[in-house]
Amino acid sequence: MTDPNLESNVKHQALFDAIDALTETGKLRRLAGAFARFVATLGHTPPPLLLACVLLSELEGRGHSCLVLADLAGDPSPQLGWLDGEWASLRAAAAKGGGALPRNAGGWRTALQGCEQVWPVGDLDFNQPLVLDGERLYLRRYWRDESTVAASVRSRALAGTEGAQVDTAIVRGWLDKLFQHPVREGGPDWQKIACAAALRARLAVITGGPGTGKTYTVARLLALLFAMAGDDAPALRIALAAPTGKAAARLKQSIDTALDELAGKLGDALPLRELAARMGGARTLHSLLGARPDTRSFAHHAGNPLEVDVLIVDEASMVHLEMMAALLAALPPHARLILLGDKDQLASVEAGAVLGDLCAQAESGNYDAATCDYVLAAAGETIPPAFRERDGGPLAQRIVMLRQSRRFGGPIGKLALAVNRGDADAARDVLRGDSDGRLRWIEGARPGDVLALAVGGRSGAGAGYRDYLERVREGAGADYESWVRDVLQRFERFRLLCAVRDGEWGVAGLNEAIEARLDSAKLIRRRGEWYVGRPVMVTRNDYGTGVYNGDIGLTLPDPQRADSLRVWFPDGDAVRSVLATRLRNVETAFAMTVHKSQGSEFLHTAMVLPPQANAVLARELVYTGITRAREFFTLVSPNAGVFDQAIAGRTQRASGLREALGT
Ligand SMILES: Nc1ncnc2c1ncn2[C@@H]1O[C@H](COP(=O)(O)OP(=O)(O)OP(=O)(O)O)[C@@H](O)[C@H]1O
Repeated sequence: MTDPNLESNVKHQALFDAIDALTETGKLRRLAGAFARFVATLGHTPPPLLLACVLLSELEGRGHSCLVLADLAGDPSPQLGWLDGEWASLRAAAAKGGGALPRNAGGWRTALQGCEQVWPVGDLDFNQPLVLDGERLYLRRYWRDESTVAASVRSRALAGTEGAQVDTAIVRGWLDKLFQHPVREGGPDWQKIACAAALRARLAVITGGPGTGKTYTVARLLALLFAMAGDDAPALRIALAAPTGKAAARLKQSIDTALDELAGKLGDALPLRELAARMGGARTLHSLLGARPDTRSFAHHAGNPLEVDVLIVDEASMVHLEMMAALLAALPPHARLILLGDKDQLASVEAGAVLGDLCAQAESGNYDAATCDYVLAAAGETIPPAFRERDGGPLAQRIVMLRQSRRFGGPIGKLALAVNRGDADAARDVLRGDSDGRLRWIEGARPGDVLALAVGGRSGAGAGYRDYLERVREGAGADYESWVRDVLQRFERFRLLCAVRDGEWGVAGLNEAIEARLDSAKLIRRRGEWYVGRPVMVTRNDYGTGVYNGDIGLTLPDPQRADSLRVWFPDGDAVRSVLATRLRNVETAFAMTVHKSQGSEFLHTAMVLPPQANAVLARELVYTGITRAREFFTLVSPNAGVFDQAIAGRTQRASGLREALGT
């Protein structure tokens, strides 16, 4: 008898060879081929299924939560950055093993739904690893997560929608007290509307660009919730969280400042300081949910829910699908979830684009008549006709976009807006036309330009890394900790962001080149991996040392032992340190990716584009890079055309959430 596995291996040889060839050239990740081989061990595997598995796995590695079958029928090359017939070579190899491939999405569905490794939703479920839902193919895990998020968002958006449950006259009284600043550019006060809308359901999404007042608004929403809770206010359990430690610390700091200012204004009307003091700190989502080392599961889940009544999550654009599913599952049904974030920023590194999917219609509002009436009664605000829609759907009623930036009015704000609109002409005009030095574009840059910028900064925008390194060289003096704080603060003033990881213009090449330049300028003395002044970014959560993916620290001499080095991390207003040699998963962080910079802002941000356009280089990435700059932004591009190409492209992540939520 012939071994069926052997037989199918022979049949698949051409396809596996083509997969291996693309893996060797870096066009496919290794896991894509390994996954296809694994699926082939589970039963009869026609070549179309193998091809679909390779593409599904590759797309998952690039942040997509599913594979849209139309992409199999068409050409997925643009989203993969493939230019040289890679897709055609895979198709040809698959066809060799089993005849013609389906021509359209329907044909692909028919081909896949008969496979024993695939569960077509609605059929008998045998826990197959792949799930076919309509015209989308999923890894089961992502399908489950997406279903959890969709079901939970729908029920939260619907829960407590009755305007009658809220005494609008009382709400109006409080909102008038809480929002006394006039609106700047006409139009309704969206901040006030956001607070009113958030009272009505178990879910509220407040989105907006940098400085549009998300934190300002949520501080007022907290005050409103306390006020509406009356005597029960002290018992209200409020939790603050964010995807990274840095973002959590920033959230806590901004909320504390906003609440403190508000408490002064409200006086005896509400004991806001006392109530706020009960809130506790902000935590990372990992820590809030009770992450366990080396597992994907959390201590909190549907069977052991979080003990909260209100959960505020900042930087929600960074929350990936799996984390959002875990969070929603662990949140008790009665609790309110308030998501804050900028829908236009890059999505999470991991698969999913949950905030983007939730906010797909946020620009147009789509408020129904009931919402408009409620907002008028509770906030005294009239929603303009352009934002009304008779059948806006329940989720649209829970989402408010803040539209005026208080911090980003200048050239950086103008540039960010032009990029967001995809208007390359306007963006170029802003970049070239800025006369007060906030913006600078180094066009046709050579590597030496980046190094000069990294070491010395640019005139009017502060010294680059030289500044903190000179402070390091001065030494600690009597007060070691305040020296560490000062060094860390100086380091935070400038950052070099890269669009890509590899190559001369990527993170790896630039870190190496900057180190060499700083060494020759005698600002650092490289001695092996660890040296005084080395900035590092943590690349994996490490529960033993208490450092988490994305944390950034600086290597400084150990005050206790002259021959050893410690890495110092900011920790709210304080600092903490870990022995350098105990940190296993770190990389040098003079240059970092735009992705990893999310949730941070620097006085001067310089963004380096590569010489050629590629699949990751898209509008969201450029926008995210620009909005990391507080005061000064420098764009470095060896090839000016790449900027235009980047703005023209959008990263649309495949997911079924929009359809499931009707957004
Ligand atoms: N309605 C308002 N009236 C007066 N000042 C405001 C108003 N809204 C926001 N601000 C101020 O504008 C600044 C930016 O607001 P805030 O930090 O809340 O924005 P954000 O959207 O949370 O920003 P980020 O994206 O950086 O998190 C703050 O100094 C805040 O006090």
